Amino acid sequence: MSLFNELGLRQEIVNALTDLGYEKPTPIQQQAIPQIINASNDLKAFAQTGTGKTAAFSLPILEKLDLESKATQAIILSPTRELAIQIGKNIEDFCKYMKRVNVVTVYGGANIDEQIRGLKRGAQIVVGTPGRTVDLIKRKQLKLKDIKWVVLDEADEMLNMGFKDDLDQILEVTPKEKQTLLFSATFPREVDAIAKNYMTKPVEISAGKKNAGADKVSHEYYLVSEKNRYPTLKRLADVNPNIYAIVFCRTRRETKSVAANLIDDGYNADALHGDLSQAQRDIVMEKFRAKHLQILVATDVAARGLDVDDLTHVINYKLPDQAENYTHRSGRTGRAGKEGISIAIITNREKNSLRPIESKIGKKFIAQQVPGGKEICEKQLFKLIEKVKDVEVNEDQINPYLEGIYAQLKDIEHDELIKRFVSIEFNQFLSYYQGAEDLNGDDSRERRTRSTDENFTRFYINLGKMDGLNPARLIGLINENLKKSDVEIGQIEILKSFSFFEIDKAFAEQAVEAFQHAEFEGRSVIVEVTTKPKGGGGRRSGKKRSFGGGDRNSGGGGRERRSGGSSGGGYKGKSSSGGGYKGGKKSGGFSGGKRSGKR
Ligand SMILES: Nc1ncnc2c1ncn2[C@@H]1O[C@H](COP(=O)(O)OP(=O)(O)OP(=O)(O)O)[C@@H](O)[C@H]1O
Repeated sequence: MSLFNELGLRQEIVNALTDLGYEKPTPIQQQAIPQIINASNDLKAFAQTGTGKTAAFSLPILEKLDLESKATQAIILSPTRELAIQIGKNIEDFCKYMKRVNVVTVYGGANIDEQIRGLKRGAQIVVGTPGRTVDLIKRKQLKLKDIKWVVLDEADEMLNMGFKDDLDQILEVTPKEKQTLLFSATFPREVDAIAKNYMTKPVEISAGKKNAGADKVSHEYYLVSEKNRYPTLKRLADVNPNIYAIVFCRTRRETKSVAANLIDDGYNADALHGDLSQAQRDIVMEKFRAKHLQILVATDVAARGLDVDDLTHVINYKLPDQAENYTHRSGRTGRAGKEGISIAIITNREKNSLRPIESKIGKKFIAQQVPGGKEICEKQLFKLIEKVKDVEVNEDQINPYLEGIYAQLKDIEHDELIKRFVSIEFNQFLSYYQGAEDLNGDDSRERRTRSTDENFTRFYINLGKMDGLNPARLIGLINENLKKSDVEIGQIEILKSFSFFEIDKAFAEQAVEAFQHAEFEGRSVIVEVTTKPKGGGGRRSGKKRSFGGGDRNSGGGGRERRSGGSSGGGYKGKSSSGGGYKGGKKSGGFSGGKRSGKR
């Protein structure tokens, strides 16, 4: 008898788990599964990233599902399409030996009719993003009157993305008698608020330390100057020829630009962010999961909760505003007990952001040195040798040429021959990194006086730490009031009694308008355009600008609010097949392509 049987799961489920290689329940599964099976209390469950929370809530639901009924009994809400799809697939895997279970996943940006057809067939379990779920409820295609379980996965992120109204609408049409399950890896204040709002006397369980990162992830940082941030990223990719990583950026704009640069520079990279259509996002994810892409450059929202096997690195191109998000980012690696490395590329100015993260994850960042040319060339050389050792020789294809080839090479000694073959690929690397400068350390004095990024308008807001404002709540406030899905948020500076934030200047006028009657926890909010430069702290300059000014910028972008929303636009840069040779499907690493730009 398996340990999963002992938790009260039927044999069909246990068999499916065995197929998936799940031998024993993880700690959160051990606690949550019997709790959900045996009691009807609401549940708040915390466990580190990558410890199997999806199975922890899905398995007991599958166990208790009324298979005689076709009514929707469980609704699982998640912030992004990718995550909803992943959860839906996981549940299908778990119930593959159970008859009469239908799981339907609903999310924006995809054909609604197909989803409606799925619902009509009778879906006992629906996994959805909030926007599309509301849409289907309004169309009377999704009926939640028989709901027994509501699962809020990554609930804090749903609120941060401005889904509060949608969540309210969804929960309103569910029966009073139901079990609400909230699963999270972090414990920001928002999660507490959700529990208060949506749950009745929840039982709380936690496995491991709240907010803690995955156990087997090591955390490293590279201190460099701003101008060396991107070259550092390239060196990290070059020194790890088998890299399979997610690079996190803070904005869509940055995500697009880093991905475009990597592609131009010959790496197997692409971008994942909310400006892409659903189809584009699917293609990128498919290529990444199949390891045809080695580097996925993503925003926090797009990559929240993604479970990709065997990532070697998570790279924080810029650290997130909120320490909690770092936990979610680094948790993409080191999953299911495996090891992983989470890297932060930081400047002097960002060094202070490490401490709050360290206290959240309960671990120290280790300072690392950006590798020099010699180290990179050595790694690449041995990667090349490995490739030579592993290459499959297609005898039939090559045989007809061999005689001629041998004839041409007959005067070259064996040792010399090896050197020459290796050099064909390696020379490019050697010459690229010859005399490459040391990128370590940030001695730039560019900080503090830098003026605001010309694409953003900077605002003063009369709320600060004292009012309970933090970056996530500020972003939520902006999204809530702007009621706009495509607004890019730049730098945020939360001070004691007031704060500053930047948003895409194309939306400056709307923002001023939108905040005129805004409130925050019963306080009226004052938002004004300010010309004060970044990083100074102190009082605002007082120089008010007449609203409505500023250049129009059609750039769009910004923080994803809605998983189903923005389908247009998107990254249309060169396809990942452009720029240099990228080796075979699973080859990994730099494979002799061009290297351009700063080394
Ligand atoms: N009991 C188990 N034994 C082996 N592998 C497991 C077990 N439970 C889950 N896994 C695997 O562990 C990985 C992480 O699981 P899952 O995605 O549910 O994590 P999570 O806790 O939801 O993470 P996050 O907080 O990052 O969203 C998945 O690949 C899953 O298949």
